[in-house]
Amino acid sequence: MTPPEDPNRILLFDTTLRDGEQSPGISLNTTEKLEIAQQLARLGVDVIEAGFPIASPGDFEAVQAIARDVDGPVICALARANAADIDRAWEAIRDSERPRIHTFLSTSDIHIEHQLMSTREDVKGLARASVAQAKALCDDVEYSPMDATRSDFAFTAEVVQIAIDEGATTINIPDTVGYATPDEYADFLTQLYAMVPDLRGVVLSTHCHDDLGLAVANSLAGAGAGARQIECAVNGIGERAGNASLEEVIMLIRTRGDRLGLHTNAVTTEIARTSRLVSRLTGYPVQPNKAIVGRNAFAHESGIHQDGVLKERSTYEIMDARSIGLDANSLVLGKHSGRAALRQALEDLGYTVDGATLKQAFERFKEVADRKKQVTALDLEALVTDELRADVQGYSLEWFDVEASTRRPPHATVAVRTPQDAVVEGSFTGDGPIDAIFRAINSATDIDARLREFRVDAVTGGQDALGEVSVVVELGAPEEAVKTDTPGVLTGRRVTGAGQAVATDIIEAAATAYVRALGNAVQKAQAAVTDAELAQTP
Ligand SMILES: CC(=O)SCCNC(=O)CCNC(=O)[C@H](O)C(C)(C)COP(=O)(O)OP(=O)(O)OC[C@H]1O[C@@H](n2cnc3c(N)ncnc32)[C@H](O)[C@@H]1OP(=O)(O)O
Ligand SMILES: CC(C)C(=O)C(=O)O
Ligand SMILES: [Mg+2]
Repeated sequence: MTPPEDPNRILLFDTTLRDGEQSPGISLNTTEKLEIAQQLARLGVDVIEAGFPIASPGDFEAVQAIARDVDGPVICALARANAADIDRAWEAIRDSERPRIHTFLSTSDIHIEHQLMSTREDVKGLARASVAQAKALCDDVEYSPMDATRSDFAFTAEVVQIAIDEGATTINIPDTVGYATPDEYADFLTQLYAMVPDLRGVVLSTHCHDDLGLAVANSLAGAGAGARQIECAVNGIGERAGNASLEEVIMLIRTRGDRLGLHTNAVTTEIARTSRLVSRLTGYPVQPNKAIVGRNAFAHESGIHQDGVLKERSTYEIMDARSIGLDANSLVLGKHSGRAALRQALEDLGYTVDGATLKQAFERFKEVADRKKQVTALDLEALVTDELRADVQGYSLEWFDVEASTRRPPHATVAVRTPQDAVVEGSFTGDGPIDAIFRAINSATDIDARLREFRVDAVTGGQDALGEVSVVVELGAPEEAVKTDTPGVLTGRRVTGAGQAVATDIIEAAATAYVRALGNAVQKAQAAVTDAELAQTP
């Protein structure tokens, strides 16, 4: 990609599906990644970093599906600076109309000595070879000197020059460990421009982590120094404390366009929906006071503020909630609504459903409408994303019985359908109804999963709100290999799986979420076994 013709345009590079997915406990399957990628395209991001194809067969498949199906943005795949990674990345994205290979290698001495156990000379050689290899495959190549902000400046400049000489079209300067301060980061970029004049012919990019809470501030400082691509992730998810938050970057540039003189091509009214979709599919909640997309971001609690807003909104509001897509849809459906209204409502939300999918969604909707007075747009969105998950899981909950009492220990019996289409049953007497049901699922499936995280949220307000449950389970033990009769569940290495579910009954949502988490963990364990077997093949 050449620098945008408009010198004030900031390119948005979204890494939710790559760096974002590196957050502990997040594991998205191909269908979920595709759904997020389609939504990112609707939001108008310029580049989607779809994944790290060498990391696993699942990651490869998801990147390939996105490259084939998502039109509009550049589709980018990550690769370490080695031939196998770059070939695999290219294989995954080659069918995209606008593919990009992103290759990286650390320039800091800390990384070179202690992680790569290499030398600066080797790093230069690998940078040269990897960009040359990527360029021979793909015209659009991004290069990142990882841990740049803790690197020797002159050495980083040398590496950047090499990458440009070999044909890199974007140079990204990662603040990998979130260590830089805004003035320091801006200085780094300014000096780089001075030392590597060829940088003016490519796009300079920021990739800032939030370890000290400065990711967005550093990205903005980078843009001030001339960077025209900002790497970020929805809801700020990512490695450790996360990446610069996409929605904050977009709304900062829009709201303070007067001062910054910059703009993006984002369709801001898609922000709220994108944030909810990512939160729901990753199981990562958005903190209530999170800028832009937290549920309190546009809420006024105190009397003086309410008084001001009632008189004139601008007294206490710098952004209009509608500009990020809140309250855009005041749709209310009830138990008397029909299929046509449901289809229209779903289309308004950006989901095209017909045939069997509409039938299924309609049945689910009627079940919920029978229990809830009104089904709002948020409820519908939660139900549709839930259906999406249901399609792709290997295990599913058939039924459960649970007895809860203050006089007897709670007892649960469950039936679970396995990927082999058998229905297996199990019972357990636990410490509480949820504990009993989770352990009954373990007993039914003969999988010794341990609960790592459990969270219940209400989708909307009110007594009859839909409950949304997120669960993370762990399989395997570090000290001993675990083997069960379930094909592939053999691992000496711990794997986690996340699952979410939505229902009016939170025990049902919890049981469904647990079964889904278990299914995801088993899939990951199977992939780990396959990888290990492949590695052992001579
Ligand atoms: C800052 C970032 O976000 S970088 C991206 C981080 N993302 C991820 O790591 C997620 C996906 N990763 C994975 O699935 C695995 O780490 C894999 C499949 C990529 C590699 O797995 P393994 O082969 O088992 O290696 P492992 O993860 O243990 O170690 C990483 C290896 O890559 C090397 N390495 C690290 N960065 C680079 C690089 N940019 N270029 C080349 N080699 C690199 C390390 O030195 C180490 O090599 P060694 O095994 O010879 O010591
Ligand atoms: C791969 C690189 C760009 C990265 O994620 C980082 O350095 O944080
Ligand atoms: Mg990163």
